[in-house]
Amino acid sequence: MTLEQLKQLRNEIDKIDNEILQLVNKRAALAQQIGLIKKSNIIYRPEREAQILARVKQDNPGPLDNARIAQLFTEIMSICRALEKPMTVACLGPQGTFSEEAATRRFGGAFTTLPCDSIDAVFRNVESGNAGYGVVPVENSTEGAVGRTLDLLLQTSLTVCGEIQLPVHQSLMALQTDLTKIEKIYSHPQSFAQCHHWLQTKLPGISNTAYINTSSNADAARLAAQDSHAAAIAGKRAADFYGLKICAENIEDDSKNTTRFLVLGAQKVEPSGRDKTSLVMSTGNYAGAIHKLLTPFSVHNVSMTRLESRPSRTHLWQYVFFVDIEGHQKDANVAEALKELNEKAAFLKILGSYPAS
Ligand SMILES: O=C(O)C(=O)C[C@]1(C(=O)O)C=C[C@@H](O)C=C1
Repeated sequence: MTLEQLKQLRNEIDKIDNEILQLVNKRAALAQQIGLIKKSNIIYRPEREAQILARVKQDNPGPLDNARIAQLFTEIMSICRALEKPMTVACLGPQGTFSEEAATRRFGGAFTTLPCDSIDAVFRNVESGNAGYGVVPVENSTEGAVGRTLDLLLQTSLTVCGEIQLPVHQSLMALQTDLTKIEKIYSHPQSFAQCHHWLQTKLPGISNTAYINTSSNADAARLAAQDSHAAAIAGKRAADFYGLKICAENIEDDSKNTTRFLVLGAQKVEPSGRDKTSLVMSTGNYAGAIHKLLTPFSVHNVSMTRLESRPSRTHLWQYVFFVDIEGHQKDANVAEALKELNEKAAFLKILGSYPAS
């Protein structure tokens, strides 16, 4: 390529950048007007954002792939949303947690994080209005359900307004990279469990008592940054935040390790066209009880994507069942199934309908 060609191509990019600049601002001004029309305080409309992302992915001519296009438009909507009204999202802190990464994936970069030291605190901060939304882990592909989140969902007045699936890659990080110098490892119990095999084979010399549980893996990184004989298992983001070096990456036992997060809020989300509904229910202790609860779904052709039992915490050996189904509670077949379920279940709480991720 000649210098002349390079100059010409850059001139074209400059022209396009100017057009993008005008168009992005034009879009932002329109969003600002929408913000003024919205009577309620609720600016974030998950169903509308999901529809926009689905449309741009469908119309995407390339060469940018759909994941990149979704990332770009998530960011554009994020800044437009922030112009309408700034947003605060509560999630497990300190900075650098997978929860924060999940929040960024959904909301883009234009929001303020409210870092919380527990899942309970995330719920409390959204319930009290300190944060507009919260992001909590609900299940992991290796380790299963996050029990505390399920227990709190049972009690909360909040609704589920979204789900985020985040591939979770764990790294071992420390102030230095010599594994023989490591005497203790900090991490969240779920992260230890996800890396069990790697730890047993690569660091067999570390005694059980040298595995120290922390409330989040970012907190593990923070602690490891204070001790040259300590390491942490956490996401790479945490290493950047706390100035740690990566000793080994992708140490999770399953390379497809994924955590599903829920977005909590105080609003009912309208149908997007591709939704899920989460609910929790209970039944009496008699033969065929669960079968009876599940029949309305098959009768009305509603697919169930998840069924999880959890101790009821009110009576010994009694359980509640967390169910995710395909469709929105306003969809005719889902509405019919839920109506019948309501007549059959001893207890039924709809946690929310939201766009499927
Ligand atoms: O359509 C709206 O309701 C808007 O406020 C605009 C917009 C957008 O940028 O497209 C921004 C925030 C909402 O969550 C949804 C979409």
